[in-house]
Amino acid sequence: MDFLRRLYNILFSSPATKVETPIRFGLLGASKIAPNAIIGPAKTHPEVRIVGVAARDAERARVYARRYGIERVFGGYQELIDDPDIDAVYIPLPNGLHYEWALKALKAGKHVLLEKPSTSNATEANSLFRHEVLQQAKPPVILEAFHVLFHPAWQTFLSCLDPKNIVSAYSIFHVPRGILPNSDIRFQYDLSGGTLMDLGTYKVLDLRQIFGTEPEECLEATPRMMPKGYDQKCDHAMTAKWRFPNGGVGTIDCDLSARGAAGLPKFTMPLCKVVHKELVIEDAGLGHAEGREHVMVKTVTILNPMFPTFWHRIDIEEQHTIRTIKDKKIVRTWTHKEHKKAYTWEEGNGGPRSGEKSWSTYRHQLEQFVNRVKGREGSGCWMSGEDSIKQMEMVDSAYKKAGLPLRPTSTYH
Ligand SMILES: NC(=O)C1=CN([C@@H]2O[C@H](COP(=O)(O)OP(=O)(O)OC[C@H]3O[C@@H](n4cnc5c(N)ncnc54)[C@H](OP(=O)(O)O)[C@@H]3O)[C@@H](O)[C@H]2O)C=CC1
Ligand SMILES: O=C1OC[C@@H](O)[C@H](O)[C@H]1O
Repeated sequence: MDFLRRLYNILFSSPATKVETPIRFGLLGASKIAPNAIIGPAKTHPEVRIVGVAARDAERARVYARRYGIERVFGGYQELIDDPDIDAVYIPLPNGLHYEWALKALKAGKHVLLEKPSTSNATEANSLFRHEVLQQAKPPVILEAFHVLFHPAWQTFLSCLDPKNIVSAYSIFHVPRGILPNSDIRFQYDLSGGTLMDLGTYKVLDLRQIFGTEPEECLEATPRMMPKGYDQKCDHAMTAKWRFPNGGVGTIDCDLSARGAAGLPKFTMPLCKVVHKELVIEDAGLGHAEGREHVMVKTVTILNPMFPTFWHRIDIEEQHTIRTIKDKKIVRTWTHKEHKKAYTWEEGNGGPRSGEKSWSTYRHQLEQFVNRVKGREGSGCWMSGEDSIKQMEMVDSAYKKAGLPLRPTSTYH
C-alpha cells in the first residue's frame, strides 16, 4: 500500500508555482536521461525552469522541446551556452564530450550540472575541476551528477557504518542483457564508453563513501569485453577490487548486459554489503563469565540504493558469539536483525532537511544544486570537484590494472 502511494506521488506530483526569478536551465542534447534527471524534478522545484534545449540537429531539438514543453530551441550547444538568458546548463552528453562542454559552459559563466562520469579520465578531471575559471572570487557552481548520494536512504546507510572497522565492502549493479544495444554510446571507446565508466562509477563512489577515504591500490580488475564485431576497447562488464588504508577490501561488480542460464537476461538486485571486523563487546552480562568473551560482527546491506524512492531496505545484522578466550570454543551464538528504511530524513538519520517521500534521487540533487547556486547551506550532501578528481583516479586505476587503455583525453583547451 505504501509502495502504491509512493508510486502515485512520484508519477503525479503537482507542479510548483515558480518564483519570479528562477534559475533558467538549458539542456545540451535531446537526451534520453534528461526527462528523469532534470525535466521532471524541475517541475516540482519553485526556483527552476527548463527554458531551452540544444541539439546537433535543430529539428530534433524542436520535437523534444514540443514533447517536454520547453520554450526555446537552439541549433547548437554553443549557441545555448552563449545565450545571456541561460543561467545553468545540464550536460548529459556522451562521456567523451563532458570535459569540453563543461569547460565551455563555465567559461561562459554558466552553472553546470554535469552527468557522471565527470570526464574521460583523471587528467581531464584535474584540468576541469582545478581550472582557473573556478578559482575566481564567485565561481560558477559545477556538480558531477551522482544523484544517489543526495537521498536520505544512502546517507542513512552510511551512518550505520563504522568505516575504520570495515573488512570488506561489495557493491553490485547489473542491467539485464537486451536493454542497451551494443551500438549505444556507452560502448564506444572514442566517446569514452565502457561499463566501468557507466555503472562502474556509481560503484566506485559507493566504495569511496563507504570507506570514507581513497584506496591504496587496485588489486584486481577483470573485464568482460564487448562481443566480437563491437568496440574491443570497451568493457561490457567489470569486476574490480581495491585495498583501502585500513586493510579492508572493496569489490565492485557491474554489468550492462547481464545474462543467466542459457544466456537469458538476468536481473540482480543492486546492493551494497559491508562487513565489519569482529569486535569484543564489553558488556557486564553475557560475555563476562570467567574465561569467556562476547564478540560481534556487524554486516550492513542496502538493497536498491540506485532507485530508493520506489523501494529500498537497509538490513543491519549483528552476529553475536560467546566463546572461551583460551581455545575459542563457542558457548552460544545468536543473530540480531534490524531493518531500516529512509524515504525521508525524519525516517532516516534525522535532521531538519528538506524533501518529500516522492522525491527521486534526482529531485534531491536538484534541491542541493539550487542551494549552492543561491549560496544557501543546504543538506550538506555534495560532490566536490576534488571528489570528482579522486573518482576518476580510481576508475583509471582499474583500467590500468585490467590492461585496458585509459579513456581518451580531449584535445580541447
Ligand atoms: N544520472 C543518471 O541516472 C544517468 C546518467 N546518464 C549519463 O548521461 C549521459 C547521456 O546518457 P543518455 O541520456 O543515455 O544518452 P543519449 O544516447 O540520449 O545521448 C545523449 C545526447 O548525446 C548527444 N550526442 C552528442 N554527440 C554525440 C555522438 N557523437 N553520438 C551520440 N550522441 C551524441 C545527443 O545529442 P543531440 O540530441 O544533440 O543529437 C544525445 O541526445 C551519459 O554521460 C550517461 O553516463 C545516463 C543515464 C542515467
Ligand atoms: O547512470 C546510469 O544509471 C542507470 C543505468 O541504467 C544507466 O546505464 C547509467 O548510465
